[in-house]
Amino acid sequence: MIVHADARLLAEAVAARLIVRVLDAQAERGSADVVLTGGRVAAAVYRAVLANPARDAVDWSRVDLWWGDERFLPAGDPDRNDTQAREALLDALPLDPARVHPMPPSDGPDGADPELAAARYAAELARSAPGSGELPHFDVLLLGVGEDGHVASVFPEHPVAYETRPVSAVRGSPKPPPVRTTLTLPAINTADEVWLIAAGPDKAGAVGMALTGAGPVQLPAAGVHGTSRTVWLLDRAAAAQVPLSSRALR
Ligand SMILES: O=C(O)[C@H](O)[C@@H](O)[C@H](O)[C@H](O)COP(=O)(O)O
Repeated sequence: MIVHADARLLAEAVAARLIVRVLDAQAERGSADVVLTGGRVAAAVYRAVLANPARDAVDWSRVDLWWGDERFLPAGDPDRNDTQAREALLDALPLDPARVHPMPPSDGPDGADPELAAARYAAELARSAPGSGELPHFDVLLLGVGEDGHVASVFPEHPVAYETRPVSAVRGSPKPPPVRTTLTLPAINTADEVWLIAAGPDKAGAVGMALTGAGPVQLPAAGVHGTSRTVWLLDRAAAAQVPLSSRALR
């Protein structure tokens, strides 16, 4: 767990770390697969990547971008996670459009059926999977953390927290909008590195519980981990309820 003094420094440091992670993945594998998230902290990270001159060291045409979850709204809706990422960063990068993989919108080929949209995204993921696998090799998967301990659109005590397919529709989300699509906990947990990013005092309770033994259905943030690394990236306010003993171990 890494604690920064405030939310601005957190965003800057995560942006720098993300640029280096993409460079390392490209050096190892020739390309990089990054899973993006939504929310305010993520948007601040995306803006900080844009402002960081080291971003030009990355060959952005060899980066695949995926999303951990999406608000099931029409394409271009300002509340969609992909719209926010495009505005904050992606529109300014020389990406290969074929490697940008947003979750389907509610006015897409399947219309307003989130189950079909989830199945379509699962098929797109499988097309990029090695061998007969279901998912690409995710080098790094970013997650914001909700005040209630949700990650992506996996909400506490919601049926989606038990889902075993890689992608799920979500109905009745406690956070608006009510209909979403999301990677599930088992899919998230295939990533090489999972980074949980949280800022502000409203997150302190969820972060403290996640790091001190909460269960994954009660608190989905407690149920995610990377196959190589799980990194909690926090500002001081979000880390305030993590006991010192747990900090040293993470
Ligand atoms: O679709 C969403 O609503 C987001 O993906 C959500 O999961 C977000 O990441 C967290 O709620 C943290 O958001 P903040 O950083 O804005 O608190």
